[in-house]
Amino acid sequence: MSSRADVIWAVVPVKDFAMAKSRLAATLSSAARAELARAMSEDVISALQSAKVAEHVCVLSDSPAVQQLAARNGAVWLDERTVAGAPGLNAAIAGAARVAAARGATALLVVHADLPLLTASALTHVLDTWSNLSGKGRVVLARSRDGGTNICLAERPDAFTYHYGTNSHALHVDECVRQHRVVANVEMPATALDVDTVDDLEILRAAARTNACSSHTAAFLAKIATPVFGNEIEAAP
Ligand SMILES: Nc1nc2c(ncn2[C@@H]2O[C@H](COP(=O)(O)OP(=O)(O)OP(=O)(O)O)[C@@H](O)[C@H]2O)c(=O)[nH]1
Ligand SMILES: O=C(O)[C@H](O)COP(=O)(O)O
Repeated sequence: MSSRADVIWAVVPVKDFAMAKSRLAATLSSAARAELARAMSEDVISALQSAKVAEHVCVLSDSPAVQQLAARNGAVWLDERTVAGAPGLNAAIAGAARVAAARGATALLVVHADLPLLTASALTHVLDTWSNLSGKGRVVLARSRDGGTNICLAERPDAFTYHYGTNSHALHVDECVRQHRVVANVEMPATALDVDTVDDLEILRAAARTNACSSHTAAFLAKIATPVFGNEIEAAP
């Protein structure tokens, strides 16, 4: 568990559902991609709420549809257009870190919205790993299969420089070295799978067969596997 002095805010950045998961465009229709993005976002918010690791679970986006999802799921809405100083994920997260720190957060837990294997116990493990670090400016990272950063828990978040994009995990480790921060990594299937590509989707389908997939995303997978829904959520040609 984290210490009593820690005040952790969780932030889930969520791109507008209509724009999300573009790398799956050859496999899923735009309606299906939007529905997948929505289902995965809902699952991640739910895992964070069940884990009770954060003072606030925030959703960061510029999309009214995502704002509605946040409201329906009891998450705090952070309007990217207000908090971010520039376009893009890094500016949005930096803005959220500034807002959180200004309101008393000592650490920011950034969790991507496309992690359908994420569980409350995996999040607890992230927090435990972080609590067991000693030193100032602790950071815990969860690497994605393709070198991204699916989870980043950073102390003094407004002083950290975020490097989301290609190979961000390696860049975040470098940033920790540059800032003399102590860093640990967690490596678990529950934190490693973000769904970007057809290969990821296949891994997800296999996980769903063993009931390892979170509920909203599992329901989506069941739906696209059922012919009756073929006209509504069809594979892209
Ligand atoms: N708020 C916000 N979230 C973003 C932005 N870009 C990406 N994200 C979120 O960051 C996380 C990782 O994004 P990606 O893996 O690139 O997901 P994606 O953009 O839906 O996928 P692609 O379109 O295939 O690149 C997901 O939670 C996205 O919703 C952004 O500009 N603003
Ligand atoms: O750095 C990251 O984690 C990216 O924003 C997302 O990267 P990926 O979706 O390609 O893993």
